[in-house]
Amino acid sequence: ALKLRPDFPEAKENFYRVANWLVERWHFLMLNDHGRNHKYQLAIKKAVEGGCSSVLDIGTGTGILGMCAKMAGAVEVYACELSKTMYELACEVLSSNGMADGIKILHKKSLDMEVPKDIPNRVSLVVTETVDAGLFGEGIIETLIHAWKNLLLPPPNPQQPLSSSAQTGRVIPAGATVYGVAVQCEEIRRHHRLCVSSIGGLDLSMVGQIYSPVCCSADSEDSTEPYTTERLSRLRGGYVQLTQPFSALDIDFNNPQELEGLCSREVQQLRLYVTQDGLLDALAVWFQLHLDEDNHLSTGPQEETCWEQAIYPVQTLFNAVKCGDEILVEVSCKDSYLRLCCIAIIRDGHMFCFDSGTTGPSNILPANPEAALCSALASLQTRHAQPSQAFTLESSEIALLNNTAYHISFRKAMSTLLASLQSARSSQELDPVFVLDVSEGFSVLSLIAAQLGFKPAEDKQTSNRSGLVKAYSSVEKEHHQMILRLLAGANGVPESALEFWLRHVEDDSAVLQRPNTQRLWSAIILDCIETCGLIRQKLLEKASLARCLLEDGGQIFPQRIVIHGMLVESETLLVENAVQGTEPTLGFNIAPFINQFTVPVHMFLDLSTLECTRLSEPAELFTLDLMNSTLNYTEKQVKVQVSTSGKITAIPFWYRIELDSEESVISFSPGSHWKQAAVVLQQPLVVSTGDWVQLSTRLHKSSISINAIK
Ligand SMILES: CCc1ccncc1CNCCCCSC[C@H]1O[C@@H](n2ccc3c(N)ncnc32)[C@H](O)[C@@H]1O
Repeated sequence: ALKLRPDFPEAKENFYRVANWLVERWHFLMLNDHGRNHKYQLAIKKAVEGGCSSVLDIGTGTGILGMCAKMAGAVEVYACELSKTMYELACEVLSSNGMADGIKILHKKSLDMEVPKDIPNRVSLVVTETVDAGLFGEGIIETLIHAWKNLLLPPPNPQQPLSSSAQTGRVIPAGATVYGVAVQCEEIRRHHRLCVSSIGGLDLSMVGQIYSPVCCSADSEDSTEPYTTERLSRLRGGYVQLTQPFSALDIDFNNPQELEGLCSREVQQLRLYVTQDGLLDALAVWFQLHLDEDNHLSTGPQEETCWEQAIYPVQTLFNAVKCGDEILVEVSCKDSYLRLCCIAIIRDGHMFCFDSGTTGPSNILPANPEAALCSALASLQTRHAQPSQAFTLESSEIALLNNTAYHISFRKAMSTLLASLQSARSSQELDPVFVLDVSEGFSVLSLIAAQLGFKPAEDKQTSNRSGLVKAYSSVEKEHHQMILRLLAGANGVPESALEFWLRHVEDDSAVLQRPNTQRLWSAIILDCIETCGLIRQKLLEKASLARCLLEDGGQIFPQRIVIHGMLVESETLLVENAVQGTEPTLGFNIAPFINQFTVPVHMFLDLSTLECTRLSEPAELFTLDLMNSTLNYTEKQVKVQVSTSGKITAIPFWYRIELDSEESVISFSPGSHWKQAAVVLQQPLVVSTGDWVQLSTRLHKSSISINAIK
């Protein structure tokens, strides 16, 4: 559609979401990483010149490694790629670089390949970079075990060192070493554990523990993924190393027996010496790929490389460590995922075991006064709930709960609304006001509203406000409802004041219906901004539907959203968005093909840690009025003055979310659970201090586009 009508907005907006899905963003990072590409080229060149005449590139992506092998003089070069989009893209790249005849490319997963059906003979070299931040997450172990069995010539036999490379097989990378370090990091903690005991006036201690699905407890059920990924060097507030980096695992990809044995290798226990007091929030893990004896690629946090690290959050409550302690870590490779798990802290010869990742230390080995104190402390924190009680919420839902400022502001705004409704009602009117929360995901806002309805009357004059509010929540998941029921009970809100609304309706707009034939809503709570920093789709449609369902004096929360933005120069946003020319890709012409999949809006950006030069002050770019649609428009021009000379490459943006005329929250603020987004300009705009730049912001179907002209 875009090729036919490039400015067709529906296609454009869908395309951006589709492009993000079809082609992973790390392709741009990888291809722009000249250091990485050059090291692979050197290793491949050395192997081919050393006699590896037939090469298979597994997971070729754009085809760059296969082309290196061809350029190095390999006689037979094959490539396979399981993604259809990447396969078709690689075909275009090969022909554009005159290698369509020299390289046979297959749209296949290597595991489905066999000799002679797919490739005529076994090859002497496999090159691949089918690795993720946790090394094994793209299946490289299974891929190589299969390759050694079916696609590669046998490995060199140490007894016959002289067997030429033409008769033996080998893999680039030759192996990998996995490293880790224990870290304290508040930003990781905020996403994986509840860090507050009350939010917006609700006491949370009743609910037991709440964790993210990322947990590596020894008895991990399959539903959890063992690690998440973060760019440690870009985490808000940074991190503190609590131990020295340690080496967790070594793997030789040229040793089929070792590969076979990896997953059955017994669990390895490491004792990490704590060198710094702090809170043990996670283990951060990275690796070195040994392409060959001389060329290594590291994904470590200290490198200026662009890769993320694997993060294994420590979910236990009792995570204070002191210099001199030792952290007991188990390393295993279960179901071909690399798993690291902190299982205990050793202090003065005593071991405090973390339970299987659900609560604080429960079975503490040899008891001693300090241990007893620790376990008392831990149980203190879970004083009410049955300690075995633990709930799982998405990390974005946990970060939202930890955003106390947002919940406090919401409580104030809701209280103001209830007071105004209360004064407007005749005293004898008894039936409650209806509040509906249609937030996506887990939300306690409905409960905050319900609790306000049961606040004991502040002063004797006003009638007891008990039962003023009847709150409805559209949370659907069973455990979400369980948490809300527990919280209602613990916060004096009778079950009758909170109802679950229209579960499992076909589309999320259908939950917007009147509470009953006689009544309308006094407040409807909408979820406007996605965690990634974009406006939620169909927001304006939902708001206009919601407005029709409000009774007089009723309100939508939030009332207004003001988009703020600023001019920045950021090389980082460029390299994460498009391949810059042919230089980084070893002179191969790849950019025009992969750049078809660039998306002008970069999301999940943490603007507080983005390396960039700010070229202007923040400016208000656009306003969305959810209460009064007549004030809305689809395009707005704003003039912004350049405060520092430079090259505008992107316009990051965020939101002031106005709950009412007094209360608002900013989506770009320290405690915020929202990330920011940025429009990346097609052509950087060179500007000088004092210049005026006109920004025209368009909002079409929740998709923001911003053009800058001098
Ligand atoms: C320093 C490396 C690094 C470190 C940390 N984070 C990222 C990186 C960068 N590498 C990311 C590659 C990750 C994706 S793998 C690349 C391409 O290969 C394809 N594939 C994967 C397996 C597979 C197979 N068995 N048979 C055929 N094709 C296969 C995928 O469809 C993808 O297009």
